[in-house]
Parts: sequence; C-alpha cells; structure tokens
Amino acid sequence: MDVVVNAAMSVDGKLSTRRREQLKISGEADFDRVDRLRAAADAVMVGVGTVLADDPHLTLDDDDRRVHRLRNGRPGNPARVVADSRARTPADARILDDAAETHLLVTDAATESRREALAGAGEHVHVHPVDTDDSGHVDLTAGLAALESAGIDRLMVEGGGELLSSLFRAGLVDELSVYVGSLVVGGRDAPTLVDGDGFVEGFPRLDLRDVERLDDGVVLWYDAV
Ligand SMILES: NC(=O)c1ccc[n+]([C@@H]2O[C@H](COP(=O)([O-])OP(=O)(O)OC[C@H]3O[C@@H](n4cnc5c(N)ncnc54)[C@H](O)[C@@H]3O)[C@@H](O)[C@H]2O)c1
Ligand SMILES: Nc1nc(=O)c(N)c(NC[C@H](O)[C@H](O)[C@H](O)COP(=O)(O)O)[nH]1
Repeated sequence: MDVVVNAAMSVDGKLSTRRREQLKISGEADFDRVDRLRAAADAVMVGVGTVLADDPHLTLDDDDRRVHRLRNGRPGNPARVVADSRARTPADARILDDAAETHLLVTDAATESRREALAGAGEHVHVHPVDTDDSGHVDLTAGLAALESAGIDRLMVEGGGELLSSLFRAGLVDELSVYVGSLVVGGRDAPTLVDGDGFVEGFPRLDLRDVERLDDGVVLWYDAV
C-alpha cells in the first residue's frame, strides 16, 4: 500500500492552536490541491482526535460533476478511515454519513456497545477490530493490512500529530506533502505535525522532491528514504 501524508502547518510547525480549534492555514489553492490528493486516493484517514476536534467530512465536495472529474471517472468519493482504538467517534459525526464508505480501526479497548453503535450507522460503515501496538493504540501495520483487504491500495493521511507520529515510528510513510502557511501559532501545547514522544535516534529521513509557492505559503514535497 502507498501511504501519502498531507497536512498544513504554521511556520512553527503547528497544526492547530492550543485550544485544538480548527485553524484555516491553507488558502483556496491549497484546499484545491488537497481535493486532488483526496481524489487520487482510495481512502482518506485521520485519527479520532481530529474527528473529535474538527468533525471533518473528508469528502471532495457536494458538486457531483466536480467529484466525477477529479476522480477520473471512478465512482463517488474516496473511502474514509478513522484510527479509533476505543471507538470514540460520536454517532452523529459527519464522517459516518453516507457520502462515502467509512472504515473504523478499533482495538479490544472498544466496548461491544460502542462498536455496535458505530456499525449501526449504516451498511457503508465498517468496523475492523485490530491488534494494539506497544502504546495500546491501533497497530497500524495490522490496520493497513485490514484496509488493503478492503481494496484500499493508496491511502492519504491528513493527521493529526499523534497519528502521524505512529505512522513515522512504524516506517509506514511513503510520501509527505506539507503546506507551510505564513503565520505563527506558537504554544507548547498546540498540536504539531508529529507529536507522540518524539525521536531521540533513528530519525525518519526524507528526500526533498519539490518546493512550490502557493497562496501566501509554500508546499514542500518529500519522499521517505
Ligand atoms: N492542519 C492540519 O493539516 C491538520 C490535520 C489534521 C488534524 N489537525 C489538528 O490536529 C488536532 C488533532 O490531532 P491529535 O494529534 O490530537 O489527534 P489525532 O487525529 O492524531 O488522533 C489521535 C488519536 O487517535 C487514536 N489512535 C488510534 N490508533 C493510533 C495510533 N496508532 N497512533 C496514534 N493515535 C492513534 C488515539 O485515540 C489517539 O488519541 C486537531 O486540533 C486538528 O485540528 C490539523
Ligand atoms: N490541508 C489543510 N489545511 C488546513 O488549513 C487545515 N486546517 C487542515 N485540516 C485538516 C483536518 O483533517 C480537517 O479536519 C479536514 O481538512 C476537514 O476536512 P473537511 O473539510 O471536513 O472535509 N488541512
């Protein structure tokens, strides 16, 4: 499977404010770029922290003709994926509506009643029980294998920083694009591109492939080494 990460951050590497409120870092041209990346993917993934903070929809938009064009004839929106160890996605989350298939990766820490509540959202919602990793979260290697079995070969991951940390730690990132907006957010408690415990050795290395000026910021394109 190809794993393509995309996020938008401030010049000081923050994904949002210390209040975790959604922050518009991208301009219109960058959101168009994000739509094209989503369209080229079989599925778009976030961590449940992002679902709880932003209530994202993760589809292209509601214009059927535009979706069709961006998807190059492939039907509908890409699927949506949530890494959701304890099945905390709220039953009324936008990500559970029927605009696309939704895959929830959960672990044994999710109660049966939470799993059933999510599966009850409709036939387009698929709950996958997977093993836990060393820190008790979804084992992403196992989770991605479950997604592959569901026909997902190209996965776009939008964050947040905890999920991206685990993906880098597991060596699962193939490509990274990051939009750097021209603003400073600051705050030691504001989410950054890669949170988790951080690395003290074995730092993931990246090859800078391209740099593009867009809106009033910059897009950096990297391949994993
Ligand atoms: N600017 C951007 O591009 C962008 C993109 C996404 C999110 N965000 C922001 O990031 C913040 C949310 O990020 P976050 O880091 O709190 O949450 P997150 O989205 O990374 O989700 C983390 C949660 O996912 C679950 N999880 C399951 N398996 C996991 C695993 N293997 N590794 C890590 N987590 C796993 C855990 O419950 C964990 O608490 C919000 O403020 C949101 O607005 C910004
Ligand atoms: N590329 C990008 N630029 C930003 O300025 C920003 N705040 C995000 N944030 C990503 C996060 O995952 C959001 O929750 C989804 O971008 C919301 O997606 P929807 O519009 O609901 O489909 N992403």
